[in-house]
Amino acid sequence: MKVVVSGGGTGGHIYPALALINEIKKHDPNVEFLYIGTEKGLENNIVKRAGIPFKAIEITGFKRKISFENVKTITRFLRGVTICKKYLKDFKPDVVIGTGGYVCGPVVYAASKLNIPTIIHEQNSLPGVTNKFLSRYVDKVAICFEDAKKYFPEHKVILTGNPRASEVLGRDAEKGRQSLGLKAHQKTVLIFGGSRGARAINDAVLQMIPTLAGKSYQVVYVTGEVHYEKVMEEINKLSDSSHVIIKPFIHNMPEVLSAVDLIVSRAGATSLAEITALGLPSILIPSPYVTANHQEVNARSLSDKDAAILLKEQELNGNTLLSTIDHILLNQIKLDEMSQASKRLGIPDSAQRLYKVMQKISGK
Ligand SMILES: CC(=O)N[C@H]1[C@@H](OP(=O)(O)OP(=O)(O)OC[C@H]2O[C@@H](n3ccc(=O)[nH]c3=O)[C@H](O)[C@@H]2O)O[C@H](CO)[C@@H](O)[C@@H]1O
Repeated sequence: MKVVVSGGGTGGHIYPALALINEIKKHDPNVEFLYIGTEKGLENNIVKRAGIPFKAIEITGFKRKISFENVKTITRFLRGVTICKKYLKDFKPDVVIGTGGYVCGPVVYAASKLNIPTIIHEQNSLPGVTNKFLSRYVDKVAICFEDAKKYFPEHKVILTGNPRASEVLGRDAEKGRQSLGLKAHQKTVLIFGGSRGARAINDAVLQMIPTLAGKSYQVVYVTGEVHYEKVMEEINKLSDSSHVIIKPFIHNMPEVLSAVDLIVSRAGATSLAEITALGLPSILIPSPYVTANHQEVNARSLSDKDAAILLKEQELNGNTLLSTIDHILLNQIKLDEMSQASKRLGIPDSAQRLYKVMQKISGK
């Protein structure tokens, strides 16, 4: 069997695609894959690192307001469709799967025009523009939240959850600890700002670092690749930061997540799928800069059920962040309650569910 996968821009679209690829490989190690992404997106690094054959196309997203940029975007889209048709005719896939981001547009559209079975996977409860557009052409729309159903043709929709949820389960926590130099007998909080990092979270953490010295828990702080140098300049001005483990990006997130007790992060849907699969408590700071404020909707799906505490970016600073972390991490009952609430929201067999959909529509 041959499978084309496309999804990109940010980790939230890429890791579900890779998780599905890993699930397919478990069932059939002989499947051939081709990943179509962009050179500028994180996929260019993450997918190549995973050793999956990768081809790039050039594409940009539509602006919601009418603008000249959109004319250029349409031209790039049409050029992208022509290039993708060529890639698809050469590779001859049995099925094409898009996991979101602009790049999926021409890939999945071209596949549907060539009558190749197609699926899109929507991670969020409020779908992205590309997936809404593609839903008219594809065979199946796999979703992660019931709320997303109303935006798509009803007969195509199937609730699978996010395959990344399955991928983080059963991982070796000790390996995760060793990779970061963490102690086994101390509680750990992991702080990151989604796959690209977040300036507001970085600012709050920088304020908080001096007050973390002497705490009974360990702190792992991920700045995001693009922010790393700037953050380190600030860190170097502090008298001591040796009590915090600082990284630009974590490439072994499934193992690391298995080794931590509390998450502080944005509210990207893929991170939330991982957090709930593992039953981790979290402090969620939704990005206010995303379409239709969809991260706040994501975050509320956890905070409404007491699985997470929602901290709005306007309320975020070193003090509020520290007191919220202390409130959870220094209180075992609170930790246990949030952990159980989080676990109840997880869909641990998501990868298997999505794999079954793929098998069914490809007939393989
Ligand atoms: C700004 C923006 O548009 N963000 C969107 C993007 O977020 P973003 O790409 O930040 O996505 P998520 O937070 O959902 O997922 C991040 C992924 O990157 C991984 N990770 C993160 C940091 C790190 O150091 N190492 C690592 O491996 C996480 O484990 C996770 O698998 O896609 C999500 C899923 O469609 C959306 O809900 C978000 O709104």
